[in-house]
Amino acid sequence: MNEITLADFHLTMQVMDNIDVGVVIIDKHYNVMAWNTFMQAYSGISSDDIMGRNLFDVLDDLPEEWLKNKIESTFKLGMRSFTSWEDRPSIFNFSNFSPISGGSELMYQNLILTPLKSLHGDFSHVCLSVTDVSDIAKNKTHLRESNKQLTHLSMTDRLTQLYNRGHWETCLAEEFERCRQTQTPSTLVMFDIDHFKKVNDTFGHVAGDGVIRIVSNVLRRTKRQSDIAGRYGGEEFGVILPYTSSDMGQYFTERLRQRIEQARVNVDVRSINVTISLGVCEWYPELRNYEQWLEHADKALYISKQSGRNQSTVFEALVEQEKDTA
Ligand SMILES: Nc1nc2c(ncn2[C@@H]2O[C@H](COP(=O)(O)OP(=O)(O)OP(=O)(O)O)[C@@H](O)[C@H]2O)c(=O)[nH]1
Repeated sequence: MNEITLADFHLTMQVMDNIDVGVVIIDKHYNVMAWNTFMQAYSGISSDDIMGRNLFDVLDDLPEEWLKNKIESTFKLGMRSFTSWEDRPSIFNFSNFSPISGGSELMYQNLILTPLKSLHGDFSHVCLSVTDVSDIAKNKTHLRESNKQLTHLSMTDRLTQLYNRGHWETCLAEEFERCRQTQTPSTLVMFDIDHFKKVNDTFGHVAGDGVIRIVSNVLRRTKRQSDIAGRYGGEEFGVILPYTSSDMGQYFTERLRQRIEQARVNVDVRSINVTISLGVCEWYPELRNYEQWLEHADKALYISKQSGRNQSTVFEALVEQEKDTA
């Protein structure tokens, strides 16, 4: 019987030392009772130097409070528990050699805590199994990063880095719903560069693109962080001013109009300056949908163009005007 037990133990030890998982067994006082080859290789600590000693005394860079809590609850509940690299990238401060980067990098780890029973049937030890999941973690992180970039690209206009029309319209639809539900107005501003065709015809499309970029930069600098700006079409832009009345919105439109009028785009030795015409429409409860909101702002923009350009028109004022002339 003794011989069989010894043979079993011999086999078990061989398995433990050859699996690609770190195995640590500790007792209730955190004293190390097993420390396999994986742990020795990555920690640089031999089993002779750690066996029988308190785990936290030997490895002082462990997340002590957190890990002790985990171990305690494993003893208390008598159940296995698992922690993922996504909650805590690594527990043991190990590096692993990366064949891709050619250097050593942080080892991402999953950890399983298993309660172990003594011959008397009580939970006397806990086994920590450490799995190296660096490859999975790196792939997943890379995939997440790529998805983030793709999402950004799908929402962004390439020339101006403002929102593109599709995403900006989605924001407008959401803002419309928010106004409807809370009955608090926001203001929509549509604006368009004046005589832009002439800029293209005179200076060429590259210079025209430069003008669009400068206008976008001025817009970015002039709007508030919470305002939502997008490139609606070629040289037409839309800005949503949340929680803003059209009266307040006019401080923004006037500042924007003046700044764009003063901005210069240098093409060779010549400098181009452009103006913009704006249409403003504050949300009001009778609006049927966001498309109508857009239509009204566009209508106001059209009046600005008709009235000589380089100016703003507020849709409310337009309604009053129409009433007066009726
Ligand atoms: N360079 C450049 N030009 C563009 C772009 N998108 C649209 N355009 C040009 O913008 C011009 C718009 O011309 P129109 O719609 O006639 O308007 P406008 O000349 O600005 O005249 P008003 O709006 O009435 O003041 C056209 O010549 C388009 O080719 C772009 O991305 N880059």
